[in-house]
Amino acid sequence: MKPVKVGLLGLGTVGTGVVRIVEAHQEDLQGQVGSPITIEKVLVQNKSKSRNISISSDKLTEDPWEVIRHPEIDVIVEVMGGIGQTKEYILEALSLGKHVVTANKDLMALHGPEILAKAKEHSCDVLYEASVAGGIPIIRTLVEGFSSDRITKIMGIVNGTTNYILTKMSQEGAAYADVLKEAQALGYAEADPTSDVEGLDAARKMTILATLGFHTNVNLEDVSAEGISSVSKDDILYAKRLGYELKLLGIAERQDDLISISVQPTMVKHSHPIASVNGVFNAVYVYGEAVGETMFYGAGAGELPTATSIVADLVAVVKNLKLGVNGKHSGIAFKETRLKTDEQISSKYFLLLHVADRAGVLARITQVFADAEVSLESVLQQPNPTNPEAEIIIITHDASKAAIQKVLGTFDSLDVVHKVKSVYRVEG
Ligand SMILES: NC(=O)C1=CN([C@@H]2O[C@H](COP(=O)(O)OP(=O)(O)OC[C@H]3O[C@@H](n4cnc5c(N)ncnc54)[C@H](OP(=O)(O)O)[C@@H]3O)[C@@H](O)[C@H]2O)C=CC1
Ligand SMILES: N[C@@H](CC=O)C(=O)O
Repeated sequence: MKPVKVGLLGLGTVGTGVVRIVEAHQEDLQGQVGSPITIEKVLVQNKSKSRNISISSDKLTEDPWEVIRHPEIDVIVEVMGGIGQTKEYILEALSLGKHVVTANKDLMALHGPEILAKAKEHSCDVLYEASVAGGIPIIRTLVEGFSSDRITKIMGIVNGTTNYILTKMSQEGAAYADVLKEAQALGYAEADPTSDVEGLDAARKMTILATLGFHTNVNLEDVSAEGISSVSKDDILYAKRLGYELKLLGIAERQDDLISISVQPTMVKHSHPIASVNGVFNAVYVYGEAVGETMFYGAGAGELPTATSIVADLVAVVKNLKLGVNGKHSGIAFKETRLKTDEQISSKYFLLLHVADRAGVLARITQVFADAEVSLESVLQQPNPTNPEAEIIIITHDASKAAIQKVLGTFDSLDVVHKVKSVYRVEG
């Protein structure tokens, strides 16, 4: 049995997990695919760095071409991250007929169509299960499990770092900056964690999920993204008091052939299963017209969960090799994206306002909503504990994004509204 030889680009958090799983599960892997799987060469930035895995130093190289152009390597596993140079390596590997497995959502969200086209041209597989939601097999689920259905909503906690931060802030009152450092130390965060906390990582993942779920060619620019860096402990406490959890949600919706995709901190009703997804865990809720509600849950980041998805992709590549069916990508989009306008995007909203504490203020504020044709579900007024003013908390019924923007525009020039403290989308 000729071994299937793998070239690994990167031996950080995920790369280390891949080596561990390939070694620890070798017998089971071999049993499934009929050949041993061996890691032949590993690209790192710095060969002399101390590592928490023992690997023969002959296998390590700082020269990418020694891995990519290695004549005996069949599959390249890319877990180094980055976009420009990494894309060059992957395209070169494909043009040499090597299959590619990657965890790189940045690359797949930005250059997925080009990479998949190159793969098809050379009858190669490019599999990227680990790029979304770590250990949850959500890509395979969308592409294969739901191929018979028409998906109309994909909603998920798809970033482990931010869910870890929000959970610690909510459950332990921890400070944002401290928890971010913890998430970095645990290997959850990106090399530059700005992409986690500003919602870009989640936006990239939603680009991939919406492309696969709706079969449309979604671009990263089609996703409106807002992160958690301005979420305060107060916001989290208010959410809790009103029966909600504050979560960074990616939401992709389709109505007829119009879609909307966004990432934003969202108030999720406690009764919704996604509200109880905590720590580094991710969950993806998928609604299909035939199947109804489904939800997939698991670790969204970290060494072994992410490596599980990578090695599962490796197994898929080797099975395809045996069957001679590599390069048959069923996840390629075949429809153009038609985005909803702000008038067509609709949800409930939470608003926290600091207002003047005097007679008639509430009436003036509710009139602003009435003028924008936004109907209100609940209104709560109370003294502001820190200022001689009042706080008004409003939850709307479903309203268009455009109508809420109109309300906020009017508040800018309304003397009784001192500050719009927070505005969040509400789900559940
Ligand atoms: N961490 C996670 O939980 C998850 C990560 N991902 C994705 O997986 C990929 C890897 O993430 P992660 O393992 O956390 O990253 P790390 O930063 O832990 O590891 C990166 C590895 O790649 C090597 N490397 C980086 N740049 C270069 C370069 N230019 N040339 C040679 N080697 C290079 C580094 O070498 P050296 O060791 O010498 O520094 C290191 O071994 C990223 O795309 C990330 O987005 C996806 C899902 C979850
Ligand atoms: N930084 C990412 C890692 C996995 O994709 C996250 O926190 O989810």
